[in-house]
Parts: sequence; structure tokens; C-alpha cells
Amino acid sequence: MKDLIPFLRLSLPRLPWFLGGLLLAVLTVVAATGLLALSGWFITASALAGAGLIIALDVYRPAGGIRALAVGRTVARYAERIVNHEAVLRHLADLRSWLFRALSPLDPGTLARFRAADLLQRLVGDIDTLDGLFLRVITPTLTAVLTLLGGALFFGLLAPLTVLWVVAVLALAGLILPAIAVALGGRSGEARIQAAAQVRERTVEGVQGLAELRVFGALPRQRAALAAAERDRAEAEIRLVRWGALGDTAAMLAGLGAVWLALWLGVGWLSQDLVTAPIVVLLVLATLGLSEAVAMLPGAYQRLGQIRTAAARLLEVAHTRPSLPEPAHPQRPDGEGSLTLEGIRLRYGNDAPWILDGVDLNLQPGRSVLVTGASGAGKTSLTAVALRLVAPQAGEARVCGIPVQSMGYTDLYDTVGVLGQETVLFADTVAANLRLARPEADEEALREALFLAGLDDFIAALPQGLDTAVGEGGALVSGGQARRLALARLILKDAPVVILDEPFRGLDPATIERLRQRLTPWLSRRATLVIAHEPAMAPPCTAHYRLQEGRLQEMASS
Ligand SMILES: Nc1ncnc2c1ncn2[C@@H]1O[C@H](COP(=O)(O)OP(=O)(O)OP(=O)(O)O)[C@@H](O)[C@H]1O
Repeated sequence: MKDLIPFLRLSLPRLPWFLGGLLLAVLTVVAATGLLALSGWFITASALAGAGLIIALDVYRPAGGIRALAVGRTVARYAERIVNHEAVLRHLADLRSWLFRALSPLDPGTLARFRAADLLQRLVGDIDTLDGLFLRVITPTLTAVLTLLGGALFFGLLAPLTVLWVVAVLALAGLILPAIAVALGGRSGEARIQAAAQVRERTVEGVQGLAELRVFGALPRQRAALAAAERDRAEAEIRLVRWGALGDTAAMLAGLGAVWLALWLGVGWLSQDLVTAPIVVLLVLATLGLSEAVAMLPGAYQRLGQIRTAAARLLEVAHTRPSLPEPAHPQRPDGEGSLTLEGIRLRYGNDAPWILDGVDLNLQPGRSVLVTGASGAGKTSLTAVALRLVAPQAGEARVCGIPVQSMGYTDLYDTVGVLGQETVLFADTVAANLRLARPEADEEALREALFLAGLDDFIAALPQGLDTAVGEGGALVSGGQARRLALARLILKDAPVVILDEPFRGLDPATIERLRQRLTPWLSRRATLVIAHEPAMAPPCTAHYRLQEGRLQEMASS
């Protein structure tokens, strides 16, 4: 149950909404019960008055009460639905931004522990499951407790105290049945959540890799795996529904038991002249109304298993810490941008070979260094050290003279601009994708950046120009254009230190030559590290090193 406590704490900002919803839920049950009881009392009293057994009967007040309760019940039910759903939807939105905030500082290595589709399931499906915590568990439980207490008070005032046995039967059913429901539904609920995650993973991967699956004839296997995951989910769901139906039946039987008890007690008191016949009918029907509050509980608690599993899955993400957390007292960079690496030694695992084995590098404003090397030589790992995405076993990376581990991520990424191997374009316009780097950039700044990235002609030829949509991941532009859009975005950022990892990958020689010329003046004002397989695939640099066996060998410098 302790997995649910953080979510109760997170719901506190929405407490007024939840309390309002609870109040309305109680009002709904009270109005429904009151309507049933008062109608029964009124019909019985009227019948007795008709038979001459009651001499004077005020018909106006009970009739008015019945009308008020009938209208009140409908209005309260409607308002309860609106308020409770508003409360839960706001709370779920809070949870999504809470989880996203927990995810955002995670470095790629830590994030890679979760599969993308699984994260999506946690952000969407698991958070949605938590709506049951308030709508189905907490609010109905408190409603049942409050209405039973109210019922006990009301019964106690009207009839001998032995009537409390009736409430006790309902309260006992409200305790025992949910406990049984939790025990029976727990495993199925957990299985349902795991199976739903499987279904989402298979579906997302299947859609993402559709072309590959089709080309390699693997679609039938993917379909079979998806069908198996769907079967598991359906089986878990059916088990849950079965237990739910059983719980509902048990709750109904307990309610009927309480009604029979009320009738039995009432008839006994009637024969002793302790109560009148209309009051007996009122007690019996009020018991029937109160049993409704208990009837909701088994079904709700039988879903608690999946709510708990979803909560645990969310906490797993929320408790994940980046392997290189933010420093407690970050140092702010000032002065000119520079990047230095000193004695860097890096390997991925204790027994793994050294990828970087004593790397020194010094980048000052106006100095650009090209690092070439074979595939797998460790070039990208070098940039990862500079960006504090991995921690080297020895040595230190400094930006503006400050060790990168002492800098906050925001300051680090404000100072060091990166064009990584993989860049992401959002399903938005060219302008919006560029303004990600500088939201306040005017059109002239956007066009200047596009010119430096060699995209001016391309954009000028588009009917919608800067407002052209690029599609998800840049699907509506070519690979080379997408890469240059990412380059233009980096240029717009105007960071004093720049890392370009294979900036000209996928470009033709003529475009490369144009970019080399345009980028040279821009790069000359900053400290630049360029990674490429060969010098022809990089802008002109002041020094050229080759990364081999974990060390940098100087090839040329000017
Ligand atoms: N997160 C990681 N965990 C384990 N090994 C890794 C990780 N990242 C890189 N490696 C390994 O480190 C070595 C260097 O990888 P890196 O990506 O730095 O090479 P690269 O020179 O950039 O290669 P390429 O030119 O092909 O991009 C490779 O053998 C790679 O498998």
C-alpha cells in the first residue's frame, strides 16, 4: 500500500476538488436513500390514513420532501460526476508532468534502461489506471463510511438502538468483501497491467519497424507475438471481471441480508408497539438505499491490484536517478567559451577495453579541432565525456575552466552546442523547429541560420517557406535536409563551444563545399570540436587529430 502514498501526496493540490466530489457523492447516496425511505414511509402512511388507521396525515411536507430528494439526487449525481472527473483529470495531468519532470534529467544511458514503448505505456496507460484510485477506491470508501455513519445516527434517532445491527452488517460487508476482493483480484490486476504493457510495446515496435518487418518477412511473427500479448491481457481482464461479478453478487446478498434483518427487527418492534408501520417500511427501504454504498466497494477493491502495480511502475521511473546527477552547488561559467579534456580514460565496464586511454584536448575560441578515426574508435564517446553523458574513470573535462561535473545541465548545454549523430526534428514547421534553439529569434535570424546551413535555396523554393511542416522526425524532408535543419538550429543557438559529430553525413560533395565556405567564418569565433571519418567530411579546422587505440595522434595543425 505504501506505493500509493506518494500519489496521495501528489493529489494534495487538487484536494478541494476531491473534497467537493466526495461531498457530492455522499449527497447523492443520502438523497437516493432518503427518496426511497421517505417514499416508502409516505405510501404506507397514506395507505393507513386511507384505511382510517391514521387520523391526520400532512401530505404536503413529505410530498415536497420527495420532490426535493428526487431532484437533489439527479443534480447531485450529475455534479458529482463532473466534479470528480474534473478532479481526476487535473490530477492525472499533474502526474504526467511530474513523471516527465522525473524523466527529463535522465542521461541517455540511464534512460536506455526503459524501452520507449514501455515508457509511453507508463506515461499514458499506467497513469490512466491511477484514476481508479480516487474514482473507484477512495471516494466510494469514504462515501460508504460517511453514509453508514449518517445512517447509524438516523436509525438510532428513529428506532430502538438494536437497529444498529443493520448498519453493523453493512459495515462488516463493507470491510470483509473488499478485503476478499483485494486478495482475489490482486494477481489478475498485476497480470493485466503487465500484459497491457506488452501489448503497447509490441504495437509500437511493430508500427515503428513496419517496413523492416515487411521486407524481412517477419510480419507474421510480429502479429503472432501481438496476438499472444492480447490474449494474456484478455485473460487477465476476464479473470478481473469474473471476480468483480462475484464481489458484486456477494455485496448484493449482504445488502439483502441487512434488509431482511431490518424487516425482522422492525416487525418485532411493531408488534411491541415500539415503532409505527410507516417507520418500519422507512427503515427497511433506508437499509436498501444504504446497501448501495457498500455494493460499490468489492468491484472497486478488486481493481486495487492493478492500481498498485501501475503505481509501482510509475515510482520505478520517478525514483530512477541519472548516473551523473546535477551538482548540489553548480558553478556558473563565465568568460570565453573553452573546452579542455585532460588525461581522459574511459571504458564501459570494469573488464571492458579502454576506449579512451589518456586523451588531452584543448579548445579555445577560434580554435577548431578535427578528430577522425575508424568506426568504433571512440569519437562519439569523446563528445559524451565533454557533455557529461558518461563519467570517465580518470581525467577531467572542463568547460570554461569549470569541471563539467560541477556545472548544471542547463548551463552546460547553453555553453556547448551539439550536433549529435542522431538529431530529432519535431512534427512542426521549419520555423518552429529552429526556434526550439532560440524562441525569440526573428525571421531574419532564422534565414541567416538557414543560409549558413546551405538551406536558403531550398526554403525559398517552398510555397510555404518557413511555415512548411517537416513531418514527424523530419519525414517530409530528405535525410540531408533534416540534418542541415538541425545544423541551422544549432547555429541559431549561438553557443560559444560547438561540437559537430559527422556534420556532413549524407551530403553530396557540392553541398559539402558550400557548407565548408559558409561555416568557416561562423566557426572561427568559437571553440569547435568536429568529429568525422575523414577531413573531406568536415569544415576546415585549425588542428587534426586521429583517434587510435584510445589516444589522439596529431596529424596536422596550423
Ligand atoms: N553506452 C555504451 N555502453 C557500452 N559500450 C559502448 C557504449 N557507447 C559506445 N560503446 C562502445 O564504445 C566503442 C566506441 O564507440 P563510439 O560510438 O564512441 O565510436 P565512434 O568512433 O563514434 O564510432 P562511429 O564512427 O561508428 O560512430 C564501441 O566499441 C562501442 O560499442
